[in-house]
Amino acid sequence: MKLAMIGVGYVGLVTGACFAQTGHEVICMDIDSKKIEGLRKNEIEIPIYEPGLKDYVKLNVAAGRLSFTTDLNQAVSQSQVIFICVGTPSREDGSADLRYVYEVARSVGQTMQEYKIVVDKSTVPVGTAARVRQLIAKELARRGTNLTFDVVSNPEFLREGSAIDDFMRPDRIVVGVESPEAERIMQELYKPWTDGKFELFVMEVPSAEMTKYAANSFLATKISFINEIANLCALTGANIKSVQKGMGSDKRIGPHFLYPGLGYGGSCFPKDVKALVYIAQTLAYNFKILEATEIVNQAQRHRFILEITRYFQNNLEGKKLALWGLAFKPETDDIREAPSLTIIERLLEMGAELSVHDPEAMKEVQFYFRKHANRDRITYADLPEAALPKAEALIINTEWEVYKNAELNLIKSRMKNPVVFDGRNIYDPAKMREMGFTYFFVG
Ligand SMILES: NC(=O)C1=CN([C@@H]2O[C@H](COP(=O)(O)OP(=O)(O)OC[C@H]3O[C@@H](n4cnc5c(N)ncnc54)[C@H](O)[C@@H]3O)[C@@H](O)[C@H]2O)C=CC1
Ligand SMILES: O=C(O)[C@H]1O[C@H](OP(=O)(O)OP(=O)(O)OC[C@H]2O[C@@H](n3ccc(=O)[nH]c3=O)[C@H](O)[C@@H]2O)[C@H](O)[C@@H](O)[C@@H]1O
Repeated sequence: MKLAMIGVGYVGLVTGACFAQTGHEVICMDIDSKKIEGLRKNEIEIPIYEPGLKDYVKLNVAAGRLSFTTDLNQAVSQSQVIFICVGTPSREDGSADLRYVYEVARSVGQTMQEYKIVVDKSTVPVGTAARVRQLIAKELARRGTNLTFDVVSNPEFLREGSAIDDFMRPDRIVVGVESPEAERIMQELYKPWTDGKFELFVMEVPSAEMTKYAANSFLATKISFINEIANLCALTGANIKSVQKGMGSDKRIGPHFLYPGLGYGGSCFPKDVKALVYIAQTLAYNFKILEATEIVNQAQRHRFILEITRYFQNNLEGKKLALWGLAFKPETDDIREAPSLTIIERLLEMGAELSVHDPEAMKEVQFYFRKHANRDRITYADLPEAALPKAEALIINTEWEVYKNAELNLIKSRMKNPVVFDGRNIYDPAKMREMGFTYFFVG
């Protein structure tokens, strides 16, 4: 089938490349001409770090199944199904900013010349598909045409860092439709998946829209819950790793998303939790659990900072600290809402000198702090061990494999003081203490 991805961010690019990989013909459109230029170069420039993505893009561009443009008209006219994949960031009040989605809807209404299926792939509140329908219809009426179209909700559940695998081998595919024709076309689109026994759930449009928020909010709540249990473990003397195992082996609970740490970050959980809380508020419904999820999430990184400052008796002036991990999670260069940023800001404010390392997100952090008054007190180490000399403590924010596998003796020998604040529980506390480390972890 012929498909258009409007918005070539994380979702547009990954889903576009994966649909092309299964034989569909995909055109990806973005208003960011620099991004599109990079993707059209001979030596393709992929705007995000995602394992396996470059190969998929290269292969499918070479096969003529994947192309890139800034021309919306071209993308719409060439495609039967148009995916809206633009961002839906948080506004000040927590609501989802839908202006990019609506802009695309209007443009589609202004350009389409025959029946189209317009799919909301972006994460959007219940009622957005209905609004998209209205906006397209209004543009068609203005043009004096009576073309027909369908609006479908097909939320995306991929995770950054394992996006290709998540998309190609999904736990489920959710599709909200309002006509048998739209259902038929969506079934055909996902045939390569349903033939491979992945399940496609067809439901009402509002239910599909709600499923996405419900899933992300539940996972975020699971993380806040285990963080609270970890904090209680620290107070009671229970061992969080044992508790995690004991809880997670109950099939009804499951072992996933039970890792305590610095709280969730990224471009999705924080914004989607806020958006669902906001939606509830507008309906005069007080979503107490979810409000607490967010409060606990913020508190978690501040607890960690407090532990560091308490250790240094509130005096960080001139203290040299090493920081490992800047991205909001491993296998990505994304630093949106990363706990590391809050931690760095606070430590700088208290006068510390930081030597930081991340396998992928250094450029992003350098850019983020480019105008910060204390940016000169951050140095960027090209290797994890290069951040350690003279450090009075090592702070771990992201659980990259390279840190998990680090030679502990080497860490100890390079640092001024063998003190580790581990925000992701990547080492064994007993072993660390046996080796002479002062070791703080979550739990
Ligand atoms: N990042 C992720 O892992 C996931 C994101 N989502 C959801 O998917 C949506 C997109 O997220 P990301 O890909 O991370 O966004 P992003 O912010 O990385 O990319 C959005 C892209 O849309 C482009 N754009 C904006 N207005 C446009 C317009 N009028 N026409 C064409 N292009 C336009 C921007 O230039 C940008 O390249 C969001 O709603 C997000 O919540 C869903 C699942 C996973
Ligand atoms: O809507 C989205 O955009 C996506 O949001 C999340 O994906 P993502 O944000 O890429 O990353 P996750 O792997 O879910 O991690 C999110 C945050 O939770 C944290 N986390 C995760 C798991 C855990 O046990 N503990 C924990 O603290 C991670 O460190 C990270 O900061 C969801 O997992 C995806 O299903 C969804 O499609």
